[in-house]
Amino acid sequence: MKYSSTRGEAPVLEFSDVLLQGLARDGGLYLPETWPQFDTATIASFAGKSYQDVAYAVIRPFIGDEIPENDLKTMIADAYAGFRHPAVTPLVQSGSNTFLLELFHGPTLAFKDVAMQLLGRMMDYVLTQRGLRATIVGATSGDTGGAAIEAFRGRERTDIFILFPDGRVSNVQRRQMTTACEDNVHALALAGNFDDCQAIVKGMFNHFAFRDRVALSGVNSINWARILAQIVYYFVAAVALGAPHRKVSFTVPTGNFGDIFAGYAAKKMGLPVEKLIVATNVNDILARTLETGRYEKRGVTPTISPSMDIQVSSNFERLLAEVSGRDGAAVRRMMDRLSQSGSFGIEKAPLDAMRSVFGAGRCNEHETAATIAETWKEAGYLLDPHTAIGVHVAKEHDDGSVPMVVLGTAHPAKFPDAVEKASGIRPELPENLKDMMIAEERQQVLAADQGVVERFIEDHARAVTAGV
Ligand SMILES: Cc1ncc(COP(=O)(O)O)c(C=O)c1O
Ligand SMILES: N[C@@H](CCOP(=O)(O)O)C(=O)O
Repeated sequence: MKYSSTRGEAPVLEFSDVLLQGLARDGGLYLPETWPQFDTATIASFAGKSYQDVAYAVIRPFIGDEIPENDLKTMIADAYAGFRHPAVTPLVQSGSNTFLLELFHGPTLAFKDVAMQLLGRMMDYVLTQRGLRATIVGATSGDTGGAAIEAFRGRERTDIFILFPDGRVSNVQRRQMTTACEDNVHALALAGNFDDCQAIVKGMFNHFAFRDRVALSGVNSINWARILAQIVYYFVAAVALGAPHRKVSFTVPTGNFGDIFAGYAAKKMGLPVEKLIVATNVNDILARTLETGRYEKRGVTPTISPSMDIQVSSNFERLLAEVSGRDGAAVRRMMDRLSQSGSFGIEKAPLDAMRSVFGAGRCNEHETAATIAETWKEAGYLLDPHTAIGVHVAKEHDDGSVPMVVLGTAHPAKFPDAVEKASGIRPELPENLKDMMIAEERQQVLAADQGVVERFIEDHARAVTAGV
């Protein structure tokens, strides 16, 4: 499989290079040049298969023969061996027509683990094959950071630097990043918001001298392998509900648009997805864009769903490339307008194409808390604030015609204060994570300044000397 950039000016690459690259060198994001196609019989054959077997079938065509079958199967098996549920991503019925897809049974209690546990293994595999080291950077609004650190801690070939907005993540999220004691882990608390952190990460990728000197790699969903691993659970859930013989809709708590883009990829591969519903908190740039056709940045408002406090939504660029017929120049123009003036308009044809697949809705703070309280009272099920946003928005979009699956993106115990305030119930962390709440913390507080972050990384990354 070949991959090209959304902006059309970076080299076309194969999977392993895309895996190590992160952002494309023209500032764009890599996309597979074609979507593998699964016919009805193939999708039907997933029924009754294990998560791991479906994962292999879905992921294989994107990798081609770059990783031998047995090696890929072993990495998939290892990645999910530590999940606390045998189904990996179990589906729970929550109403006559609605289902919750629990994606939080991995080591850090967030959906990010599903991809990150595999990504860590794949990167290590490719780096070992090539005899290289890499410097991993990532920006987090809370969950990506913990999941990435868990996946890369102690790995010999990588140093990992995670940028997070100081004071804007939950205590559990912060401790998942700051209590890892391995020397290759660096949690960097920046005085800014998530968008500032993400802009610095992208800035470092666009600073080629620095990027090449430290062998920079990325673990945000700018990395195609993150999206790839997330496509799997759309197939697993839909097949459990009758696909390919029945259509299914998904509502996805959304920030950086990575998780829902994986659903779009599944649809492009042949999964009968009726609608993909974007669920946002009050930081609703995506909902506004679908309504008005104008992508317009506003300030970020801190909420009780901090992982979705995002205004510049990375993967939306991948969708723009899709609906623009992979016209790299058109995507570049829109992205240039965004960085120059903070907004851009989407033309009618691409906007109509988006609207034919995606719906959207938003949920404010009061509605989030009320949804947590109601769901606890009525069903005895404790939602985390992000999943609650999905449940609220799904109700507005569910017309009963096809099953509606809400993606359960985090465990409530990651946000105990918000959940307790809403429901009166304080969710407990799983036993093996309790020690983390009293462990010593280690973090570096830095200015939200690319130069400052780059200097810190140059001083601490072992890959600066290039190669092992
Ligand atoms: C708990 C939770 N829900 C939802 C999201 C939004 O996912 P995405 O950024 O892929 O849209 C995130 C962050 O990414 C998250 O951590
Ligand atoms: N919500 C995310 C933000 C980063 O998103 P990513 O999917 O691009 O890594 C987080 O929790 O960090």
